[in-house]
Amino acid sequence: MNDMTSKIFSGPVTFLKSAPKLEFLPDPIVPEIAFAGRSNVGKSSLINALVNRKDMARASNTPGRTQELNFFDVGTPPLFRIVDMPGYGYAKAPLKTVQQWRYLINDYLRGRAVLKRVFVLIDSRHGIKEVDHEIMKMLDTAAISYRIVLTKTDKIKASEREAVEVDTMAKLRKHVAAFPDISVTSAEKRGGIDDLRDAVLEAVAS
Ligand SMILES: Nc1nc2c(ncn2[C@@H]2O[C@H](COP(=O)(O)OP(=O)(O)OP(=O)(O)O)[C@@H](O)[C@H]2O)c(=O)[nH]1
Ligand SMILES: [Mg+2]
Repeated sequence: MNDMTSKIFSGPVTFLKSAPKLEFLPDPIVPEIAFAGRSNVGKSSLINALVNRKDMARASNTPGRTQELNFFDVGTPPLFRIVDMPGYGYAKAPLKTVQQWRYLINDYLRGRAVLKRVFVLIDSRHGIKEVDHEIMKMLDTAAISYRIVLTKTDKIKASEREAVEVDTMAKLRKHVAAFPDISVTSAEKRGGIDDLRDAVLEAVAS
């Protein structure tokens, strides 16, 4: 990580707004980087680690914590925005709610001209599941660039981590819009956060 990167991420980061529906999206005036993934995968926690704030994005043990699109401005005036998304594929929420989240997520992802890249988070204990595969296919079809990020690597052994890295790399080669590299992270232990910051800035500049 260079000086520029640390300067940007240790500078001002402010919550802009929550959008429960598409009509509440902020004006598309700066690049956006979205964090997507299954419910409870660690999206909000990783955003907090990224910007080095404890409770910037609301994280919780209860799956389905993030229910809206939350926008965070990085820099004043903002250089770019980070978007914390509701989780997809949370089976315990009412079906209607899950469908509403899915529409919101898909409509945002497909229709946002300023969206530079989606960071698709995958729990390193589980690897890519069917529901992840579905969203990856959707992103491929819509030609939206995305990067796979393994989360919670503090919860597995180094050997398991290597195995899931190899497996994930093999799977993403079949996806046209997937960035040909993955990020390996632990929000808890701050593992891979510096590299993730570089990856975010690389996406912003792309
Ligand atoms: N051990 C460990 N736990 C983590 C890590 N990241 C997140 N968690 C925990 O996983 C749970 C879910 O984290 P969140 O950040 O709320 O997950 P989310 O993807 O935003 O969840 P939703 O908003 O419900 O979709 C919380 O209890 C976190 O403390 C990590 O790197 N390591
Ligand atoms: Mg969340």
